[in-house]
Amino acid sequence: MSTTPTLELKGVTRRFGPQTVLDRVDVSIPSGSFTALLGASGCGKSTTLRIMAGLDRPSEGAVLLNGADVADRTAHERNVAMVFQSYALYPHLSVEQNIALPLAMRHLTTLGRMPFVGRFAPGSGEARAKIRRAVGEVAEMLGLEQLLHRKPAQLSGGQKQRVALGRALVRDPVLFLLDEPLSNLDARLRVKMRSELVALHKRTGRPFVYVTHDQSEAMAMADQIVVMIGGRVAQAGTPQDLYERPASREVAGFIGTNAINFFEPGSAPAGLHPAAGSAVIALRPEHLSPATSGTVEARLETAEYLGSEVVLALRAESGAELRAIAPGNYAIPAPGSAVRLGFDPAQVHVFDAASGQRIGEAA
Ligand SMILES: Nc1ncnc2c1ncn2[C@@H]1O[C@H](COP(=O)(O)OP(=O)(O)OP(=O)(O)O)[C@@H](O)[C@H]1O
Repeated sequence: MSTTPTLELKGVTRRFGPQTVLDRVDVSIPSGSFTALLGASGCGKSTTLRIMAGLDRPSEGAVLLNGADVADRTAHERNVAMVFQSYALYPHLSVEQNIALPLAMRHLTTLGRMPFVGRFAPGSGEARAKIRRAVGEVAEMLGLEQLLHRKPAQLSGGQKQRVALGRALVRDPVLFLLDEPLSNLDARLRVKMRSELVALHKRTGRPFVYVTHDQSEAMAMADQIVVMIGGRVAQAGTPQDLYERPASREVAGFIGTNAINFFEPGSAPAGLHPAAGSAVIALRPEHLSPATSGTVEARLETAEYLGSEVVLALRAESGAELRAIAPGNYAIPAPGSAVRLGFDPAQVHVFDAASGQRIGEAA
């Protein structure tokens, strides 16, 4: 396998007037990887993606595609495909024509692209057959064979998104860039499309860069997550790296389904960590649970029974609020009861109170 990453951003800064939207962003997209660009609204994800695509240019810094500087190459010349949340399908064209469009633009003359006259245009017969074959392959890959003659208005959201993907796939691009492609779909379909996209990524073997503000989507799909905060890369790593060793307090707060417990200096329950007097301590609710021999004591305030687990909201003697998770069969005591909680010291995170950066290893 080649060691040259498919795409690299090196020290990319983008300013719009006085506003610095990207600040010295370094991102490396390994060949064959599935990278999620994850961050809150306005952190610069779409701008990063547009710069990767060649739809926007950095104010400073370099964009390398397979090792070559592509600053002056257009999106078309880079042969990268971009898929947007809005699908961007042509309503008057059929599914087949929508998917075929990038190839038709590339291979046919203007005359050859015209629906009726095109049949008689010189030299277009072979090109047409080639396009039809390529569209057929893509349609099969995406399960669209039965829908090729429909217009976009006759499709569901998930089907439209598949057509938009088909149009990207048919070009056989070197890189796929996807900007929140599932955000217009309902929750169930989104989860289904997640696994379809992962399967598609495996089949193509091409790198995917996927923009999302949904950490669970990034965790479920990506092998590399780049967390962006305020126009900077806060951390890049595997989902496991980010979950187990968040580089900063902000990343710790962003990653994980259950909001992590933070304890400001001096407010952590007794016994949690020796540095708790001067540092910020963090512990995920799923790493804190009722145990008869537990060393943390707190009073139960509320309990949410969710079937497979019970989410407990408690208050420690220090005054700190904390959340813990008990198994679904936990016998929930009355509110106000004292509860002993156990934790694994290896799961405790320590952050510098001033900078928010991670300090050392977990105790
Ligand atoms: N063409 C532009 N001119 C001026 N400011 C812009 C332009 N494009 C983006 N911005 C600003 O840059 C910042 C980052 O925008 P960007 O769209 O990259 O963020 P994002 O993380 O993708 O957000 P969202 O998730 O809401 O799409 C925002 O503050 C936005 O207002």
